[in-house]
Amino acid sequence: MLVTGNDILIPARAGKYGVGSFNTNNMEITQAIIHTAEKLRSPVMVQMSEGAIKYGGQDLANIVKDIATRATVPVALHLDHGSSYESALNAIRMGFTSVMIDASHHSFDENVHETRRVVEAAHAMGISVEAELGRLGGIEEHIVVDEKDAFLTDPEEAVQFVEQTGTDYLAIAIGTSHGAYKGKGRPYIDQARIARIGELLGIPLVAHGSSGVPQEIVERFRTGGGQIGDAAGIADDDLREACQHGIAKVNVDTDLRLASTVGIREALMANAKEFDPRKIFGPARDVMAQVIEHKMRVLGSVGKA
Ligand SMILES: O=C(CO)COP(=O)(O)O
Ligand SMILES: O=C[C@H](O)COP(=O)(O)O
Ligand SMILES: [Zn+2]
Ligand SMILES: [Zn+2]
Repeated sequence: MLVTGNDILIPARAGKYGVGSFNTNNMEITQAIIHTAEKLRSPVMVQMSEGAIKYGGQDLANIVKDIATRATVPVALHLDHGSSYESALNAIRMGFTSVMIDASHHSFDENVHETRRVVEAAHAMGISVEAELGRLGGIEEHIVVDEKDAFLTDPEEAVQFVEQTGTDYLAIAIGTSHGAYKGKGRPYIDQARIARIGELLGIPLVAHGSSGVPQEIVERFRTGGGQIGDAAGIADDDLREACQHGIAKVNVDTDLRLASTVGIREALMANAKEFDPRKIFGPARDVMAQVIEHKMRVLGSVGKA
């Protein structure tokens, strides 16, 4: 069933588990996400960025909504990193049930102002809202406190921000970053900061940049002829711990990009004569489903639907 973000994330926060919010850009990705959620009886969020909307538009949104509506588990369709009021409202008009307004690169006051406008409009239509405070980016463990404070989310500021905006859930900067290169070895996550924010705020918290970049997938990518440097993602144990402290929505895109490319590369390498798209995109869908299943088990959302 198609539900709002709050319908999925409030129980997740209360139950101390995380729900994957996976980016989609086509039918196969959407099927891998929702069908894996059904197989595992897990709630799930499917998110489209502004880039995904530009690429797939209403066609793709309708595919997501249709599969979600027929699904036997709760699914939300979420706008990832909406950059303006207009963008958020456009997504709502397209049928999204959850929207992010990301004004985190503006001043605190400007972020509050922009977020509040979106919250007022979205709530009038029964749609839930994610906002962001802080700057996403990898940090080194030994970095001095002042430097961390410069861009990671300040707990007291987070409280003021939520009071002033009424946002339903909040993306916080805790050391994660987007993409396949999150730092050397095991990227540092500021668990104490998550715990402090989780104590002060009862709403669901959101972790962007949460791909695990599994080394097995990275190796298969290389074996299939792909080129990739020192790729590293968020360790499974770090995500498990973050969910204990209040993270309820866990954003994953990079892992699906890698997994789908691995499936395609392996299918083409295995049979150079192949040109049936189902024999190429089908394996991509299968590898994505495996990565999604692993993530849902790590987050603890299995069996919660
Ligand atoms: O945060 C994300 C989308 O908003 C995706 O993060 P990854 O790049 O770690 O998959
Ligand atoms: O946070 C960004 C997501 O990974 C989406 O990326 P995109 O804007 O290229 O679709
Ligand atoms: Zn942002
Ligand atoms: Zn993000």
